Amino acid sequence: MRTGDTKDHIKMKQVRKITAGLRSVLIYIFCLSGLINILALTGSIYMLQIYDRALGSGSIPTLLTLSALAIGLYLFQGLFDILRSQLLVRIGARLDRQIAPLAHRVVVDMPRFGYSTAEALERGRDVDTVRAFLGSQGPVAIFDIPWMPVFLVFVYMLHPLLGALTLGGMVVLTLLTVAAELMTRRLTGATQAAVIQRNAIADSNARNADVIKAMGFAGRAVERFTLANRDHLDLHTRANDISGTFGALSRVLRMILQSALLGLGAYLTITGDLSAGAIIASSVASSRALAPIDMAIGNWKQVVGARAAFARLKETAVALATATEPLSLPAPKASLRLDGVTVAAPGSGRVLLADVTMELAAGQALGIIGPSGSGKTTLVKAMTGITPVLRGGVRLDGADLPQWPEAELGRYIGYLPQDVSLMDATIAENISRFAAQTDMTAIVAAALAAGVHEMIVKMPDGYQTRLGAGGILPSGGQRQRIALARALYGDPFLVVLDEPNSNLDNEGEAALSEAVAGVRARGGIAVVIAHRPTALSAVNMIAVVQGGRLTAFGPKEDIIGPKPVPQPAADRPAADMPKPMVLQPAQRVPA
Ligand SMILES: Nc1ncnc2c1ncn2[C@@H]1O[C@H](COP(=O)(O)OP(=O)(O)OP(=O)(O)O)[C@@H](O)[C@H]1O
Repeated sequence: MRTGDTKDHIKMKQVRKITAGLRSVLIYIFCLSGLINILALTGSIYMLQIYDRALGSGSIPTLLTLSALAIGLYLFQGLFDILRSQLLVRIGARLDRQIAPLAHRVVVDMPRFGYSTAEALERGRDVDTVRAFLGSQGPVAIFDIPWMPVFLVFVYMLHPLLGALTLGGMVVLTLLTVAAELMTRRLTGATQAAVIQRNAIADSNARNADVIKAMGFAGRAVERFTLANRDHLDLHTRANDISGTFGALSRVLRMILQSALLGLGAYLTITGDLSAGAIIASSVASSRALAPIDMAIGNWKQVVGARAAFARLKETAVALATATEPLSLPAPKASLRLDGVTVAAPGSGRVLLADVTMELAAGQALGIIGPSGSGKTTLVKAMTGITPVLRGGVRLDGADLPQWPEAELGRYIGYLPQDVSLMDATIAENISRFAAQTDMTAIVAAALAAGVHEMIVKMPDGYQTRLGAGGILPSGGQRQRIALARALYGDPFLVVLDEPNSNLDNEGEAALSEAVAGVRARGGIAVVIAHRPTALSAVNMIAVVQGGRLTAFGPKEDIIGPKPVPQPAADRPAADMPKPMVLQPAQRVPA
């Protein structure tokens, strides 16, 4: 408990670093707002002086002096106003610069924890929301609100009754702001959930464009989107209705108050308690006093949105901050060990993989077999640190994966996922994983190891060929082989391949076997999930996963019998190979 407290404390301190220096700028803006608000009294004082001094004495020079003074003060007010808005825009940009990379990290990480892509992308948009708000009129109103008493005191000094009326108006408008806050707060969460739902459907429709076209259900897909969009629009309309209604109410109240002040001023003038100049002065000052509340109500939806977005971003920053930065460790070269690894589904908490223990030494290659949905991919995702383990640990040379700095660990792991997807970038960038310095020798070595070099050099721009929209769309097999080169780039110690031959031709499969043999020969460890026996030709160890458990683990000959006679093209599933799971008691993994 104490350790947890300390960790949270350290994390909070790290997050505070993001907003460090911001406090002094905000205090500066607050003071600047005070100056702007005091200068905003110019209009009222000018009116007072014109009526009571210039008109009274009929002196043109007094009028001119007063006017010149007023113009000078207005110019200063304008200057400070420009300064304030520029500072706010720059604070927005600074926050964006500091938080956007963190938020994008979360966007990248969230899907691993069971969130949809749309949900993850929404988190990225939070940064835009905060930045856009800081550049709008919302924060100006918020900085002006604390200075409203300046105008109130001014009006009160003109006449206590006028001051009381202005104060009454302020109270009513503040109550309106509170009501707007209470009514929009409930809607904000629901509106965000509806946006995520709608965007998730749009994202899924776009990703399945081919299937939708081929089987002609574009109409139904659009209908599904329209329904989700309708929900979102309904909530949006309700939120806009509330802010629109409160905005109009506050404007009407302000007009009524303005007229009431003029009326009261006229009455007080008739009774001889107020000068004519004071009527205009009080009207101008009270209108300026109420303007920030009016503006805040008008922008309340954005205020609520920006506040919620900032809270989420802070949460994000705390979640990502690491209490202790892992220290650099020597490159692994001896073993991969799994100690009682248990993995649960991120959303439901259902156990997907239970208590897996195994060890592989440098120079070994493991083939993982088992029926569909048995947990093979889950196992390799735990091995590579993609999926966090619920219990147990994955160790490279004895060190648990979280002990490694992430970028460093990434250099020792090569991973080819089941659903290969390449980035919209050049082939060289894809293979080198966007390395800061292009090491063409390493890129070509990885391509050669994956047997894809010849295919790449035949492409229009060779290694500089751009993939993705606007470039080349590689075939399934080409994608798989480029992704294999990416996994082999930099000779990582652990190379994990999830069904690497699902799209490969004979030549590709031969290259794959050679690549696995190459990893073993240079003292690395290879792990291959396979449905087809050809992918297992270069492995020497076999693990059988069934129902989320490791049911067998040992040398290949012991698990799947003697080396199978090479078979012609029609491969049979590895799980169905001769004497597949007839295990000797010694080979069974203890429960
Ligand atoms: N993120 C997740 N959330 C919930 N369930 C999951 C998640 N990932 C995997 N599963 C479930 O865990 C089980 C094992 O999935 P896994 O992908 O590991 O199977 P597999 O053995 O690799 O299957 P295949 O051979 O078909 O690729 C499946 O029932 C799957 O639905």
